[in-house]
Amino acid sequence: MTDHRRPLVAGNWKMNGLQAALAEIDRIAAGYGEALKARADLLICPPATLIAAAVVRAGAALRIGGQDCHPQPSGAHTGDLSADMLKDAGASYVIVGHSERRADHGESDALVKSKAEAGLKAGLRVIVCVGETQAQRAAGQTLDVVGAQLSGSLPGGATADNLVIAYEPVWAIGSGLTPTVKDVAEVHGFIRAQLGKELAAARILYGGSVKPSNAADLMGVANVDGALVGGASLTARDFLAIAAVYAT
Ligand SMILES: O=C(CO)COP(=O)(O)O
Repeated sequence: MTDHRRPLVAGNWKMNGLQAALAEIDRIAAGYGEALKARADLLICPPATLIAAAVVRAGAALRIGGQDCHPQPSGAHTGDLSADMLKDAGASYVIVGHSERRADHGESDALVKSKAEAGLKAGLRVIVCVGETQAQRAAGQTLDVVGAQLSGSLPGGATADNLVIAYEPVWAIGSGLTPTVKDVAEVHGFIRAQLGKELAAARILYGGSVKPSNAADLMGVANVDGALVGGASLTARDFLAIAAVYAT
């Protein structure tokens, strides 16, 4: 039986990375040693312009993914990319519903759900992001917000194998701030319960200012099955230092 909760350490490069950044893919692939391969999956989601080249450079073990996809497989949507195109370029995952897309592009839960369904249909694993803002946390609405995002954006057709949830508190992204381990445990436990029996073994990642210095504490929390890393995934050194939490 597949171990669906094999940890996943994923890097989201966001809008960072020119051709020269492919050297970091080489370094991550080279540093993804046997001990780590035995215990965890590694994924990098570079900008779309680098996906095809990154797939070639990544080799067999390191996975490459997209950061977004359009709900439709093709058509008159200038500037957009479909899940089929990501798959065609060699991607095996796609992130949907990142808070930066929800904020920058006004993405609703319904749109995120349709993107996630497109990803699954294309044969990609999908990482659905959820998380509260600082104001929502201060108002005691964290579980309500995360619960509503989950019920609104979970795709039909998901299994514990092809669905990954990323809990990313908006206020923790790029800020150097992180929730307490107690708060992470509360939200991850809540998400696990919300997923229900069929999806109970899906991986739930924590994201938001994950660094080599805090990775062991955050990854050690119950129901945390890995990380979605932004800034610290841009260098192989930091990304591998985070992933190394699982190598021992
Ligand atoms: O948004 C994130 C990953 O998707 C987290 O970003 P940082 O790790 O830079 O806080």
